[in-house]
Amino acid sequence: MAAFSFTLTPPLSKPSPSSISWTLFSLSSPTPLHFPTKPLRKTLVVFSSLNAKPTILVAEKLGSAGIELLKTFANVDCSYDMTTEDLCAKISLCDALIVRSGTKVTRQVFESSAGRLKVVGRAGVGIDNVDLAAATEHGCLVVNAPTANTIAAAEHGIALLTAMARNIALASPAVKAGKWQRSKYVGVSLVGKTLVLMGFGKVGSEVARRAKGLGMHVIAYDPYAPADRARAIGVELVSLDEAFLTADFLSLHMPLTANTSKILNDYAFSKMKKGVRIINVARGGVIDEEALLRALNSGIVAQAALDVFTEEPPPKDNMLVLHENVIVTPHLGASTFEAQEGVAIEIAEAVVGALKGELAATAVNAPMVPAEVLAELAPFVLLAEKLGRLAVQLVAGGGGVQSVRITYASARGPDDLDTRLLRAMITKGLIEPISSVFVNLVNADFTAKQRGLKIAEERIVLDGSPEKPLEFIQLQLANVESKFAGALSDLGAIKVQGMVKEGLPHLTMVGSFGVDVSLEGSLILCKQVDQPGIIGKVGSILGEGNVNVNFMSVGRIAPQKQAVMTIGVDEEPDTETLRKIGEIKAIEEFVFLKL
Ligand SMILES: NC(=O)c1ccc[n+]([C@@H]2O[C@H](COP(=O)([O-])OP(=O)(O)OC[C@H]3O[C@@H](n4cnc5c(N)ncnc54)[C@H](O)[C@@H]3O)[C@@H](O)[C@H]2O)c1
Ligand SMILES: O=C(O)[C@H](O)COP(=O)(O)O
Repeated sequence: MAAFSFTLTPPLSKPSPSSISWTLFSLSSPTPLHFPTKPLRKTLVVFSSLNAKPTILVAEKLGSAGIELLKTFANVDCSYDMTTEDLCAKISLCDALIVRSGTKVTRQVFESSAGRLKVVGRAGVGIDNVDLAAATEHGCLVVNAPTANTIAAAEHGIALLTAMARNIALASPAVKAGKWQRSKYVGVSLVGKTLVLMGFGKVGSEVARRAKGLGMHVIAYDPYAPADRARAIGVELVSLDEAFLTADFLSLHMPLTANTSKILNDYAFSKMKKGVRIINVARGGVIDEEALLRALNSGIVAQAALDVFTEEPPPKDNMLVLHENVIVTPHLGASTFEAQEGVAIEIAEAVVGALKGELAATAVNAPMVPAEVLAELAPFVLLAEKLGRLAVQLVAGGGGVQSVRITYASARGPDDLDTRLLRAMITKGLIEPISSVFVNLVNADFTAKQRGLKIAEERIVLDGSPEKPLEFIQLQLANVESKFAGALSDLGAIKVQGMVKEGLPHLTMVGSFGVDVSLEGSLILCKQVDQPGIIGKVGSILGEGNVNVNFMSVGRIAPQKQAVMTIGVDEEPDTETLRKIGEIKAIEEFVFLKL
């Protein structure tokens, strides 16, 4: 992030619904708006506060190291065991919320936040308790802590596997109750047995390493896992049917998604060897619990060890929990002292970073843009937003824009340019001036879709230095009328084009006219018949109106023909000044645009 610093400044465009607003990737210029200037050190303003520190609500117990870290940046409200109503009542006072798996962050929570909640931090891996669609629609970033509890979960999986195989959980209370039943609790050996891992991600891989140390034959079903990672650990990736057919032990390590929901069902159990043993430290919902009960009762499944349940805590009369061949723990996979301290620090860093504006590496509902890409694209990010703002203000009528064609010209190959950030900023520029919606990287594509804005992107590969990510960006808005006919291309679309010069965004084309003006402050576009004296007249009128001109440029088709004059101004001219400009005879049309 070397090229960025983060500041707390007021939002650029409109007042926030709360005292704290999120203006993701709005760039502000810390220097006066005079041209020409030296390249600026750009400031990436993501979180801006008009007054106090942000407030972070911690809704479930978090390790103390994480709480301390949060306190260095924000007011921290630790309120545990809240009802949904309590949470909804509090959330409009909070900028970030941190939960574990016990809190359901529903659409109602996002709606109740009235736009203030900007980050949800899930202190753990599974985000199935967070309504991601609702978060995205509300422009709320969701981050998780995906690595710190991996080992704890894997160790718990192995603990359940061995405890189940040797009947530890049943034998221990029996001995304590005075029963010495050695023949009742004869177990099964692990060595040489086939362990199937359903899901071969972080936890699955760590379980594999440990199980191999116990002498087990380990195979995995995971259609998305890289084969070389599996090979490196000595694990064969197999088909779903083969996984079901060959397992002596089957351990679940996949997220709960539409595809994995009830993946262990009657069909799956019907394929398994009689006497198979099941371990679940993933999510309750990946097993059809009624089907498991039937499989236990029929003897297909000899034993099950469950840490997670469809409903948590499970009802007291849950037949699966009460089954004599089932051992259970209360979702303890991540619950070691070490893991909880690690998770707390991991999530605290992610939430604070997100509030400061850093693109969290663990963002769940936003594209991850690596820091080096972000640093390189920074001036183009600003250019993209300004071009969007400019283009939409050239549209006549209040109907907005239905389609935009974005052309990125670059000497780099088409696959070597990540445009998601630029697209988001163009969307922000196009939508924010005509709506009350705040657009950021999280909700840009969603907001565009919701408003029926179709975005087509194309790349032009130019000769030049691939060191520079982009030569120019061009926007074309088709099927709209323009309040400035000079901005229309030959095909009748509003066309604006810009590039970055010395680190600053410049407008270089309006319609068919080549211009050159720094995109700072505000802009007056005039179309006139090219003739001597016009620049002077307009300049004098602006001077009389106390408007400081920072730049002027004229682009003409040919001498004495039509020309477009672009004038960069620091102040907004009053109506009288604008009227006087309009009265200059040679000026055919003009428009004032706020950038
Ligand atoms: N019990 C606990 O306390 C505890 C602790 C940590 C993690 N977990 C859970 O364990 C699970 C795994 O966590 P992780 O950190 O290893 O996640 P991960 O994302 O690293 O790994 C998940 C793996 O599942 C695979 N997968 C996804 N869909 C699949 C499908 N349809 N079929 C087969 N494989 C599929 C993915 O390709 C990935 O490799 C998650 O559900 C997580 O919530 C539970
Ligand atoms: O997904 C996870 O990280 C685990 O299920 C842990 O959840 P917990 O933080 O509620 O223990």
